[in-house]
Amino acid sequence: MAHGTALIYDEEMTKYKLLWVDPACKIEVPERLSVSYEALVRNGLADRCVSIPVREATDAEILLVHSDEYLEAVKKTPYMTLEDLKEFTLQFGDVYFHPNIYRCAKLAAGSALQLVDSVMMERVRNGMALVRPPGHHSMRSAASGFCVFNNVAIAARYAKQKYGVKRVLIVDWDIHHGQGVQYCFEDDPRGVFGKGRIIFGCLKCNILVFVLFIFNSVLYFSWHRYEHQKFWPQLRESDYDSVGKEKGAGFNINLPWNQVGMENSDYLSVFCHVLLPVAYEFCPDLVLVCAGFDSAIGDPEGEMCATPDIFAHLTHLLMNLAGGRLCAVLEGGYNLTSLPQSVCQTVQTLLGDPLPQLANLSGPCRSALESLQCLRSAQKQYWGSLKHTASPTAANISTKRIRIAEGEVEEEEKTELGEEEKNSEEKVWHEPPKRPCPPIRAASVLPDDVACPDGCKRITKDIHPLVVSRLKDHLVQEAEDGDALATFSTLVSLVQKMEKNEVGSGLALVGDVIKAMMCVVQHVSPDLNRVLVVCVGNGKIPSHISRDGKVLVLQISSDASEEQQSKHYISVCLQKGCCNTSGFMQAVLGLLLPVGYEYNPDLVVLVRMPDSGVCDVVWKQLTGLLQSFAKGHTLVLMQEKENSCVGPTASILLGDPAPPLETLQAPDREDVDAVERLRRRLQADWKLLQTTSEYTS
Ligand SMILES: CC(O)(O)NCCCCNCCCN
Ligand SMILES: [Zn+2]
Repeated sequence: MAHGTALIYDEEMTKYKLLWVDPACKIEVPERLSVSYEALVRNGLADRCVSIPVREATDAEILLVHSDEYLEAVKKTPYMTLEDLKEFTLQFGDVYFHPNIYRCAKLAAGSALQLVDSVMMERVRNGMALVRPPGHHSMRSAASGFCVFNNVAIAARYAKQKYGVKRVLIVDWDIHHGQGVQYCFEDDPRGVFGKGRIIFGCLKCNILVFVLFIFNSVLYFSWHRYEHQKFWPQLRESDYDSVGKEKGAGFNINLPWNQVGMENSDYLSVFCHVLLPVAYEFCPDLVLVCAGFDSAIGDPEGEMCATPDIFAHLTHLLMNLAGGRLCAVLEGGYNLTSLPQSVCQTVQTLLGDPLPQLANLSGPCRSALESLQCLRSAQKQYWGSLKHTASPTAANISTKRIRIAEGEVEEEEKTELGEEEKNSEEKVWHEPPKRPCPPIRAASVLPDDVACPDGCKRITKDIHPLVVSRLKDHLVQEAEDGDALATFSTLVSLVQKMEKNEVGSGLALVGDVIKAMMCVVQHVSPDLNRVLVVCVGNGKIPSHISRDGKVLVLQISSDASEEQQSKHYISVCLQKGCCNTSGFMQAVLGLLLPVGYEYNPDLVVLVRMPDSGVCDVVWKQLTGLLQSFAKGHTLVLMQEKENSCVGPTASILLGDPAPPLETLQAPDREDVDAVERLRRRLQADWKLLQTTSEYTS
């Protein structure tokens, strides 16, 4: 298991700048890079990383993406006069050249390759490259949007060629559409068989099982400010209906933001309802991130309202893919306050620090829902997890681009205001909270004869008279059982240690997981506002514990709970319970994550019911994903005889990435229907469950 986070930066890449007047390019300044690196140093993050040196990309590596004539032309720029440079620049859009930009562009691309090498050779687990010039707009024979060479596209090709990586996921959270990446891979031959789509018609059960044999492919996901094609680069092919061509269909995913002001809720709902389900189904071997931070609040380009701490969560949600192999490469980001804050949030998560809680999330706004629904329906034929998406009726989808194209709506002027006209009200936001690592990362409460996993700290059982007396009131029959009492009171004191951040998370083997959970829930201190209880497997959970909203119970099992569902008592009944991986993951990504984010608990109790049937990798994925909540304060309760689960659970609580699931097959129809029905019913209470706009008031 690889450990460590690479950081690649060299001040040489600050040594070029705009040499003439050009309002479109003046925001791309050297300070973007220096303030980001200085913030990492100031916050003590740089020296926690493995410093990897930069190198220049070779011609051969650059030619993986770019044409020979383009490379030869760029090679001439170091020797050009100012006038020649201006002349040369005119053939491209929104980009500038400088005598030193060719060298910096080679270093930027080379940095991305150094990052891929470090991760693929397992010198580190993941990493970030702070580079200039950015890359995702540059095309085979053209510079564009401050970009000269397409750093991430070159890195993807390089990874496939040098390491035989079959499936690369590129996530582009920059606020601009990386059209250069889309062009590069949309007609990418998908390996020998292309994306072989073998359809087994199972006449007996009359269900077509789409089994995607996915070979050698690059899946590109990008969200971007679009405003119905009014925002730069104003391309028709940036819209949600560009899904990739022929064999590449389904491998290009565009989420257009048709309004500014998008918030954390909008970003998370796109991750939960589109990107993550597809990414798990795709099952990449490597994740590359076009890490642009102009999608953060305060940025003059994006004009969005998502706060820097959102990048801690976006990074974490991707870290459970590809066995944690994640390479983040800087793209845009022009606000010199939110950029460094966002970079620090990203690197801190790569280092495995606890995540910040995201406060007052609500649902996605109407415009985001429209984009979400259009995208899901455009992609549903390619992805099993989206197969049962409701198709947008004309009524509730006002894709204004179409109406403009059809002349229904008069052409509006370009939305992009000049720098001076930009709404002058300065955005303000809180500095992201500190994310201190607790002295004990993971603690365990185990029977004496069960070894405590490495890295875990065993909490010896002790009986707190105060706790015991209160326990006795509730658990009469245990009163006589000294051992149970000792266990329960030790669990309560463990949770108290979590509240004080002395302990990160805990795991326990107990005689009766439900009783243990009840005891913990009833004895958390009053200043723990909300407890999320996730129960995996069959078994009766007393519903009265969730009455006052202080506790939210979400159970995934195979027995339909006759219990009245309520806002705080959600039981997901899956055909095969926890055995069917894709059904289970569908419930986790499409239900548990959105509800958990909106509920925003201070403690998570994960209960593995006896004979849950959940398999190890899924259990580890779930445990990893639950670290998103409550600053990572998760208490895992398992039945005494399940000793074999202690090690795997502990490794996740200690920050190891969950191993990748296999490429997921489409979930069973019943399971998708069950999750969809439940989602529809609960979205009135939990707005983050919405995926269609007809429900918004
Ligand atoms: C890497 C990147 O995606 O951030 N490049 C953004 C290029 C923006 C071009 N238009 C600028 C107009 C100025 N108002
Ligand atoms: Zn950008």
